[in-house]
Amino acid sequence: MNKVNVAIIGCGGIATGKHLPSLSKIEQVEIIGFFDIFPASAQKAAEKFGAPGARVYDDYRELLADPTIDVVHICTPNDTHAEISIAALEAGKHVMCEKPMAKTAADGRRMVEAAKRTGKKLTIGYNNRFRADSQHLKRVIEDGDLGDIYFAKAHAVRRRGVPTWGVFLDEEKQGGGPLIDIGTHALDLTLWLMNNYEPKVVLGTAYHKLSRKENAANSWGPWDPEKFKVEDSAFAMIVMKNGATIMVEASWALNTLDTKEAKCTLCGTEGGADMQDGLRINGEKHSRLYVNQMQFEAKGADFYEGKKETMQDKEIRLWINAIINDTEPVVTPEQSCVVSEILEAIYESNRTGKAVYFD
Ligand SMILES: OC[C@H]1O[C@](O)(CO)[C@@H](O)[C@@H]1O
Repeated sequence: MNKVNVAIIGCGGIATGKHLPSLSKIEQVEIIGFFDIFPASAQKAAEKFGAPGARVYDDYRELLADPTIDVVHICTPNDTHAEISIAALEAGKHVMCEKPMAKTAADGRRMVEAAKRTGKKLTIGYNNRFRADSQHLKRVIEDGDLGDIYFAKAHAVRRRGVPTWGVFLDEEKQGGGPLIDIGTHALDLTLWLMNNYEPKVVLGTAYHKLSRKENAANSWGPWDPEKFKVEDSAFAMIVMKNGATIMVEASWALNTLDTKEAKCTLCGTEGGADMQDGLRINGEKHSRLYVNQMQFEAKGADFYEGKKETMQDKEIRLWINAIINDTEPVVTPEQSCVVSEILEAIYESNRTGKAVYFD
């Protein structure tokens, strides 16, 4: 396959801000199909990004029935990810679905099963793995420089960054707040860097504290406390089967200055790493403690920065390559499903007040 026909289901911000611009840069890709529950959004996206003759569909099932479409990108609210992804796989399409994989772990498992059964590729939009610092750190870890990683933190902390547009505050559609929205990125990054997908026990808490505030200061405008149905912050401790501990911190609103998003801290037997002020790798060599601090943005530097590929462009390019070359995508459905299993366990632990044990 050297020409790939792509269609988009859900033409909101993540489609027009990430998927469509990145797909447009790939020579082998033609964007030929568009669907949104708001037809005007699909029409607008088709006019801007569509190949000549691109179609706007009235129904996503009609789009899936089009045999000329090879790949479908799904950018809809969380509660529709499983239904649309499974239908697309069953229609013979390769699927990239936005994060999180699904609203529930059971839906995630059904998506994994559908990908296996149909033999089609399924990936999830965990774009932070494709950031320059993440990619570098992954190689450092694969070289063994951190040794055995036994303590980690997954950071997704905003001080006042509540997404007040779209359906982010809707529990029914999204399945949760900052934990499932941005905690999911930080946790995916942490598990991938640790290459550890076997949780043993999860203890979690979630809060509805600042969400109650009227006229709150917020980067995206004040929220309506009546409509803020999801948690404003959530925290967890995960113990993995090999004994490693992971702490998760996720907030859209929290009274802290220590904000970090889609980042992690890793501590291993040979060295450690954190994504603070660039990437900092620390360790001990020749009986001395060292810190190696790297910047991946040469901002303001007085030299040519080189041709820069954004993490989103890299993510989408490698995904299309995996289809063309018939190789496994970087983000696998099995890995993404473990993220969803853990997120669900954190919410469940918060509800019951008990730790959740995995088999
Ligand atoms: O919080 C709203 C949204 O903002 C992002 O971080 C993108 O910048 C997404 O991952 C998230 O869904």
